[in-house]
Amino acid sequence: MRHAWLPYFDAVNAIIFLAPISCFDERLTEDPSVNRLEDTLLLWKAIVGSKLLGKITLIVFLNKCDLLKRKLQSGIMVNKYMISFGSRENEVGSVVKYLKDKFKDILRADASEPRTTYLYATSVTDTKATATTLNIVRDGIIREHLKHAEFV
Ligand SMILES: Nc1nc2c(ncn2[C@@H]2O[C@H](COP(=O)(O)OP(=O)(O)OP(=O)(O)O)[C@@H](O)[C@H]2O)c(=O)[nH]1
Repeated sequence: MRHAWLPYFDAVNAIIFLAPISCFDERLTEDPSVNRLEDTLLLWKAIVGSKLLGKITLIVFLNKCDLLKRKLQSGIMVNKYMISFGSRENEVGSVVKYLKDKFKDILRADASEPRTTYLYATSVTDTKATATTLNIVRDGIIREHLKHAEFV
C-alpha cells in the first residue's frame, strides 16, 4: 500500500522519517519472513528514490536508542541479524554510526538529485531531548528556506 500514499506528500516541505533501530532482531507482524530493520531500509530506499518526493527535506530519526541500548546490554548481538555489521563493537554508538552510514549510502545511490537530509539518534519518549532535537531541525529547515530565498 506504500506506493498509494506517496503522492499525498507532494505538497510538504519536510518529512520526519522515524526508523525504530531497536528492532534489528524483530520481524514484521504482517510478514514474519521480513526483518523490521531491513523493511525500514527498504522504505527509506523507496522514499529517497521517489521523484515525487525529490524536493522534500528528509529528516531521519534513528529512534528507540534507549531500547536499543537495553537490548545490547542484555547481550543480543547485532551481527547475528545484520551480518554486514561484522566485528564492530556491540554498543549504541557504533550501531548508530553504522546505520547512519547505511542511510547515507542509500541516499547517495538512489537519490535522483542531491538533497538536504539530516540524521539524528533519538529516543522520542525522552520529551526534553526530543524538544531540543526538533528545535535544531526547525532551525535547519528555516535556514535552508532562507538560503533558497537568498536571504543568507
Ligand atoms: N522507550 C521508547 N519507546 C518508544 C520510542 N518511540 C516510540 N516508543 C513507544 O513504542 C510504542 C510503539 O510506538 P511506535 O513505534 O511509534 O509505533 P509503531 O511503529 O506503530 O509500533 P511498533 O510496531 O511497536 O514500532 C509506543 O508505546 C511508543 O510510546 C522510543 O524512542 N523509546
